[in-house]
Amino acid sequence: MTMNKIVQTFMKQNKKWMILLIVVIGCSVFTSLLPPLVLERIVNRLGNQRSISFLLALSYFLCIVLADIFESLQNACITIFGQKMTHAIRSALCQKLSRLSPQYFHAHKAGEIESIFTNDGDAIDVLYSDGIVSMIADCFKLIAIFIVIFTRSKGLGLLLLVITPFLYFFTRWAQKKMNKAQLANRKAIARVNSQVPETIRCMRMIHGFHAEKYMENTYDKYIQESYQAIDQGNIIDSIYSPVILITQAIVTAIMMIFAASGYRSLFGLSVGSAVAMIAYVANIFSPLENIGMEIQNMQAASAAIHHIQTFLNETDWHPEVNTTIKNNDICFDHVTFGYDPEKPVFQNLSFTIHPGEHVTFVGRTGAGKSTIFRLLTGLYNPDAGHISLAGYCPVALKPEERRNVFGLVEQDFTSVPGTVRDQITLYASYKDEEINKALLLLGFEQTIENLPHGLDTPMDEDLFSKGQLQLLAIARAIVSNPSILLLDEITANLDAQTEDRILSALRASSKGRTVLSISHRLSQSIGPARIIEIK
Ligand SMILES: Nc1ncnc2c1ncn2[C@@H]1O[C@H](COP(=O)(O)OP(=O)(O)OP(=O)(O)O)[C@@H](O)[C@H]1O
Repeated sequence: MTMNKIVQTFMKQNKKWMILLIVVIGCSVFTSLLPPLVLERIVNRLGNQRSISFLLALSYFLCIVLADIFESLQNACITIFGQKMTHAIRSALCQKLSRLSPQYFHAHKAGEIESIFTNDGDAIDVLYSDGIVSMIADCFKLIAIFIVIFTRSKGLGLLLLVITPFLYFFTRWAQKKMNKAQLANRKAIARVNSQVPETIRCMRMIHGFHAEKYMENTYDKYIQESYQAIDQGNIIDSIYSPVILITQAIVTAIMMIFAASGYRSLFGLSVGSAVAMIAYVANIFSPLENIGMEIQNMQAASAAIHHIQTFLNETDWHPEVNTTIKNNDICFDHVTFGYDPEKPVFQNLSFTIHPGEHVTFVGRTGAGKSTIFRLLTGLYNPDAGHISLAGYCPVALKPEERRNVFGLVEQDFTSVPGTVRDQITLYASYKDEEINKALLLLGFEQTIENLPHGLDTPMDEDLFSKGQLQLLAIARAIVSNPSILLLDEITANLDAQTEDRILSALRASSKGRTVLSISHRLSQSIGPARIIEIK
């Protein structure tokens, strides 16, 4: 899938929207030309000592209202179009994300991937809402104004043709300077923003080591940088507007002087036309300024397009379903695997675990114990050999099957947004009886009942001790009543007393299940277990 393909598919699926957008832009360009033309008629009539009808005055008013309505409609349509397009691109990115291999997530930092969805996604939104489409609309507006000016006064048209490029480059110069200042300001603000939570987090240490002055100076520096950047922006702003207004006045003056000095073939205008031309000249500056911004947005989006395209070009993960073992054993059959295939973590590893067995993997750090769990849970495919998890090929396990087959408890508890119940169910619809059964088995039901709203208490890690968080993790693993429990050094971060409590809770919840645990210390074992040493 390429960006072009996504855009083409979007356009095909949103034909009506595209037509509406074109019609609204056309109407907006057309109606923006009307008020000066009606004004021209009114002034000409007044100049010729003729009265103006109420209808003519009303039509001037209506033209202004109509032009504003269509301009608002155009902006709304462009914004919605941009958001719809961004939605289509973000959806394609999400679909791609779900097709990527686990290796991709190891090779790329979380922030890097996140930035494709957030920053690059936003740049695409700006590209379509404040870039391409708006630029087309502004170009049409500019061309239409030029055509009307040329029909009324060739001289003024030529004059504007000569000065427009200068105005454009001046506008671009001012915009670049403004942007540079804004960027510097944003950077300084971002530094302050990231410093605030850090300061709060380290407040005790700052006071403890009397580092207040240092922190104050750091804030001072960033705020000063922000202030200087804003100042630079203000200077450019204060130059830009007067230059544009003066240019407008000079153009009007030149037009008047030439018209009055007898260059009638080029500048000859009725009074009404002169008034209309002044209005049109004023209208040229706004689309010109917009086009500069829009070009800038498009340039900024080109890097985002490149990032998104690179992401979309990543190879999809099609894990090979390669198990031939159909019994309920957990089986590693001559498995070779390495995160980098050139550097295998283990080679030809074989073992069989029968249903109901308790096995502890031991071995030196880095031997590959956690890697075995990653292979068993289907996060990776072996480079060679076969893996069977109670008759299933782990990588082929369907999402809805996973929790029924195995429950995984890791060293640290990872909370999810929501209530305490959500920590256990992970948003799946387990009944209260199932949740309570798991809690009862762990002797954890009283703690949960004592919470302000029981299971429906909003989750806050401060509600629980480290050991209690691990009990929550075990409840999460066993609520689906899986036949296999995978325990990855679950008591590694706990003191001896808490460890005992967790181990006894585990003993209760392991009955009737196959339990595979990873342990550095045999004392962490939940009971008599077969030891498999990974070398
Ligand atoms: N995502 C990864 N990408 C690349 N290499 C990795 C990755 N995860 C682990 N490794 C490497 O694979 C080897 C095995 O790691 P693993 O975590 O399985 O060992 P372990 O036996 O569980 O170690 P420990 O007892 O310290 O937790 C190590 O050399 C480790 O550096």
